[in-house]
Amino acid sequence: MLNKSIMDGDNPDLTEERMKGAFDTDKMAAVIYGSEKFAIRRREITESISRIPQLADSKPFSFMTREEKISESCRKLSVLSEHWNQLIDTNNEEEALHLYREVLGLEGHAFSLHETMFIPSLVAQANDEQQEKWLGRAKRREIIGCYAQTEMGHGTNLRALETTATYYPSTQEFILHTPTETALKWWPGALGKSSNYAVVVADLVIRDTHYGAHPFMVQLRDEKTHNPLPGITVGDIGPKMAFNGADNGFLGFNQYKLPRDHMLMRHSRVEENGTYTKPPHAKIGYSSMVKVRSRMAMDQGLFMVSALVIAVRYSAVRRQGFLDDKSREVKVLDYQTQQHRLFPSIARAYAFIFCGFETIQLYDQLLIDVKNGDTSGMSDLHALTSGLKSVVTHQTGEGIEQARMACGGHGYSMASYISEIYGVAIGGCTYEGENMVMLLQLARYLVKSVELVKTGKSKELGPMMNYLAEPDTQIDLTSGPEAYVKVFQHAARRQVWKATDKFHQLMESGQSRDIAWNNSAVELTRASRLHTRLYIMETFIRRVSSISDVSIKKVLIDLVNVHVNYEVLDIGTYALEHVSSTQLDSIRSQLYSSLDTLRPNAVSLIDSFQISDMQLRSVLGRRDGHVYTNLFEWAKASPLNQTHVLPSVNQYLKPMMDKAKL
Ligand SMILES: CCCCCCCCCCCCCCCCCCCCCCC/C=C/C(=O)SCCNC(=O)CCNC(=O)[C@H](O)C(C)(C)COP(=O)(O)OP(=O)(O)OC[C@H]1O[C@@H](n2cnc3c(N)ncnc32)[C@H](O)[C@@H]1OP(=O)(O)O
Ligand SMILES: Cc1cc2nc3c(=O)[nH]c(=O)nc-3n(C[C@H](O)[C@H](O)[C@H](O)COP(=O)(O)OP(=O)(O)OC[C@H]3O[C@@H](n4cnc5c(N)ncnc54)[C@H](O)[C@@H]3O)c2cc1C
Repeated sequence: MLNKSIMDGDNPDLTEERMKGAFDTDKMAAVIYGSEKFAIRRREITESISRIPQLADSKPFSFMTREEKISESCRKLSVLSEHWNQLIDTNNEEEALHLYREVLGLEGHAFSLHETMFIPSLVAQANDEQQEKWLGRAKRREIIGCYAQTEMGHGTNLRALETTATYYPSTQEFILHTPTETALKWWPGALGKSSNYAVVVADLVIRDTHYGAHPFMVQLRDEKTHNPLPGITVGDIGPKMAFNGADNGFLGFNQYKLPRDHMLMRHSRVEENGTYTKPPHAKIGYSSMVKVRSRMAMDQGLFMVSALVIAVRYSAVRRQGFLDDKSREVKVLDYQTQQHRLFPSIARAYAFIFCGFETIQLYDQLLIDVKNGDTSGMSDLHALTSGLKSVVTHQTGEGIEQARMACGGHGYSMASYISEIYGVAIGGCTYEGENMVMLLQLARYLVKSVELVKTGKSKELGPMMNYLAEPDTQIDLTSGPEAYVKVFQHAARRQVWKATDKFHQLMESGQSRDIAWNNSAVELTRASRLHTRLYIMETFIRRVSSISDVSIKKVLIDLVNVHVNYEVLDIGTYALEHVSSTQLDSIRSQLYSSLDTLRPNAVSLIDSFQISDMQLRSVLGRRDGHVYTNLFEWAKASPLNQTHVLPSVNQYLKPMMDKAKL
């Protein structure tokens, strides 16, 4: 039995699929999660959680109001606080994230920003004394923090943030102030009701000189009463498209006094007399954003996987229509269109997760380098993660939406939970930098790279940029996945050069740099996408090549084949400049046959992520596959079904109908 999750009593259609799997799902989990040790730890943590009944949902999440969701997550956090040390190694970030995902799901909670940005900001931006003062308290959860940067009027353009932190040497204090309505902090997660501290990003002003965005540690609420401190206006911004378990908030300051040592001073300093020391790199204060962006390929990959777990399991259980055998309807997973809808997304999810491992490690290394005074890797990682967050969030949104439609009508029901996954994941297109804006950040780097090549300085090209200097070559598509990488290299190189040339020509024609940039922007974003998709493909192939287990490698090669064929067809208009239409036809045939090859392993490939029912929160996607029974039970639990006649019927509908009868 290769798929360890086969259980007596599961839907036989799913069991049949699990029996077909040609590899061990535990071994695949070890590849997905980076090591056998961590894959085992994940299972142990999930198992331990199931032994603490208070950590179970008190009722189906889809039937909760926003207030109930917030209260439920706080209740679970308080239960968790009694069990941290027995459940996880609290110094292990990945174990902690797994625990959070399992118990609290994806709709946000009071600690969402505490772990993801507040603590990382203290780690990267606070000096040793400040860390001594706050980091331990934050890690022990004596205080709850968030990251308050975005304002009502500005999120993207950080240089235009209006909140000021003005330093007065006479009192050795900053005065934090919100000068206009548009300067209100707006959006920060867990700010509205939960956090009592925040890392606030404000424009540093000393003697009328504006030094731009800097981070400050700010107490917002009284630690005893949790009431806002005088001079602070704080609250919740209201319901959102999703993520409603989180209290994204607003925040205003009225001449709020802050001691000098509350500016985070690892990299830039303000002395008692007001002397300012600038940081070793102008953008070092942006590190918390780079941290989250470097995680987004992994996190978005997991969002997409959740939707795919639901859609693939459901598709193996749902029977509708006939193929050859007219005596029994087929599993909808046997339709080519269904496979084409789902399998390329499975491939992307694996690819994103492999990229995510790489970028998380790159960030961790950068953090060490910067602490040792070496900021040289910052631009490379900023460019890489800017492109990656944009491409993965967009493609994840597409993949989840396809997964929803693949579940037909039941996909539209909250019983599938896919709409919630979509709503949360799609927020990633906006947060941590709006996608177009971040693609244009990568484009700056790409344009500079072409300029290096043009001026004979190819040796100075950053990592992964050498292909920009290489000539086009003949592509032999029979030579395996590497040939597809070549197609992407050709297409990306051509587009990057084309966009750069356009930008240069517009400037030569007399347009200012900014106007020429804006008039080239669509082409530039296309260049960034192609470059990023090339990186994703290369990373995927590299990772799969490094695997030694034969059965795991075989199925992952099948997945790579789906990926490379699908991706090249997806960029057909660019690819056509390098491959003939006859070659594209052959790629199409190969894609269809690779879908067919992958079919028997589809359920095992998504089971391998070992996402528990508790985390999935989907009635449709449960591991047992008893879709119809589960769906009916769930509908019966609807608050509307707890009484035969609703008060609104007696109050409005009945009198209306009675009147009509007269
Ligand atoms: C018990 C258990 C305990 C255990 C604890 C462990 C717990 C686990 C911890 C987990 C940790 C992490 C987990 C993460 C998981 C994620 C889950 C998701 C959670 C969801 C929550 C959502 C949160 C959302 C938060 C936010 O959105 S915060 C706000 C984000 N805002 C933005 O991103 C704003 C975007 N704008 C910008 O970044 C900038 O304005 C800009 C880059 C667009 C432009 O900046 P600027 O104008 O200053 O610069 P220029 O364009 O002029 O460029 C000048 C040059 O500078 C370079 N540049 C810019 N930025 C950077 C950078 N960051 N680094 C390096 N270089 C940079 C440009 O490239 C230019 O260079 P050039 O001149 O050479 O071209
Ligand atoms: C779920 C969620 C959670 C969030 N959590 C936090 C948080 O914890 N802390 C925090 O501080 N913030 C948070 N934010 C805010 C978020 O970071 C910003 O909304 C985001 O950075 C986008 O900025 P914006 O809203 O100003 O968009 P805008 O910049 O106003 O974008 C609007 C449009 O203008 C375009 N545009 C803007 N500038 C340019 C340009 N230079 N070139 C081309 N096009 C441009 C964009 O592409 C977009 O199409 C969160 C947001 C969401 C949705």
